[in-house]
Amino acid sequence: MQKRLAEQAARLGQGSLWELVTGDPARATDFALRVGPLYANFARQHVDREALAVLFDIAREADLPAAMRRLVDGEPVNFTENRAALHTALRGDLSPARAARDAHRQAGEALARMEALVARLHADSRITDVVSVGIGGSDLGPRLVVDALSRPDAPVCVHFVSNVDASAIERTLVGLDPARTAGIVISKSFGTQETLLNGAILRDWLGDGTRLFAVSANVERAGREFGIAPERMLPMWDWVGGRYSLWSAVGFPIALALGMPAFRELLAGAAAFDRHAVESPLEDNLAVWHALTAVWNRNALGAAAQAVFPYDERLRLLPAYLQQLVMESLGKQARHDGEDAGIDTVPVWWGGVGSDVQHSFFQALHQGTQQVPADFIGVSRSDHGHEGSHAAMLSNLLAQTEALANGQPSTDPHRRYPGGRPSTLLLLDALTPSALGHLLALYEHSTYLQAVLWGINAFDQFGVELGKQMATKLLPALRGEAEADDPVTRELLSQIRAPR
Ligand SMILES: O=P(O)(O)OC[C@H]1O[C@H](O)[C@H](O)[C@@H](O)[C@@H]1O
Repeated sequence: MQKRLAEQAARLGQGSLWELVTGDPARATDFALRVGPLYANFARQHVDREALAVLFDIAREADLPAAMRRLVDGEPVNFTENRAALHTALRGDLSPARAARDAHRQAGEALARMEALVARLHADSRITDVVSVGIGGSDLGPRLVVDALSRPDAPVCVHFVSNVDASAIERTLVGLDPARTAGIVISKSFGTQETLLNGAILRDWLGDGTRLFAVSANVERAGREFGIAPERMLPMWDWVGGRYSLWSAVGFPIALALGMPAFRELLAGAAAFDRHAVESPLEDNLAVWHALTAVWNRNALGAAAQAVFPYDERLRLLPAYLQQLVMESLGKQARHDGEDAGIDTVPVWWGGVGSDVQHSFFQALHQGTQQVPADFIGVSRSDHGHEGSHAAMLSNLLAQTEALANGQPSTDPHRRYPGGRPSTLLLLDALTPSALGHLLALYEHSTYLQAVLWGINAFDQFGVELGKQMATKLLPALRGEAEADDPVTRELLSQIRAPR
């Protein structure tokens, strides 16, 4: 794959995107797809039709349609842990396979139980606030969706705490009244240090355990560690990866903040995209286009970074969410046969919200020496009623993608914009739960398909374990009860412990 992509990149050269677009004006419409409320335009990616044909050949040879089926059928696509990754079964039943149907049934039962708990909490007029404790996949998804979609008239105000730094929970609890607050501890494993520490602080602060809930695949431990009764516990399963889990009871805070109908709409939006991703032919498949252009940028153009810029304040947490989804999924170098992937895998994903980012780091994107492909995300219709501001937002979005792509010549090298900087534009008709469901499902499937193309596992995360184990081993040294083995760590500990 690498060789074929490199050949195409060499043929295309460094030419400007302006030349590609003006040389083939139909690409503005031909390189675009719509799935319900989500429109995507790839015309400003640095590919032409010949390079695209090669990419689609690669997709065909990798049999991406079969890979999508394996995913939704509940085959053990998480091959290092011999598990399925059935997040699609949490939001739809597009597979007749036994594992998928079972998963969908369990998900439906959990959803019904969650709905009853949501109704109970909403009916309790004493409860004004909810504190959700979790980290990584048990935090970023719900936090993003609540931040993106909650309204000022939300039935309860949901707060999120993740960091083990207790300043986070201190700051959250300071303005709250324990008698009017419910708590949720979300942890698939119920073994995550940060969540257990914050959960214990929350439990003690709440005092009355009747307002503490848990979401976990480890019911036994949640009961033992926190004394949470089974009726206040919602399930997770080992067939859902943490970073793919916001569609499960991990979305309890979402349902509390937005209401159950909005949560169901979010699921339905994602399910509609799932159907598109599974059933559409390769050339009409938005997830495939997104994955192929990502692989192109990484392996043909050698881009070591990928940016994401939502031009909508409500999506400001999307970059952080995508960093976990994409980098934890694709930050691998071993293929399924144990051999080295032999190709560069995930670039560094980063980003920020427009238009703020234009006034901080966009200088480097326009004139820096490194090319950073970017996903720009816009929302066509605003909901705030300030049309002048919305027009300014959209004009900035369009201007940036154009400036990055086309550049501007100048005799003064300091004032020259080289252009040729690729981007994809994703447009949502409006920021509805359904549209957001579509968008997040696109990124999930694109991530999985990139993993298939690279031959790596999108669903494990062994890379995060070593640091966790070492942190646990260092706790006695921090308490002064032991010494660290590593001389540098020893010196650092002596600096930390020295009274000043
Ligand atoms: O839900 P938990 O078991 O508490 O896990 C929370 C998070 O921590 C882990 O270290 C992983 O890196 C994440 O994938 C996971 O989402």
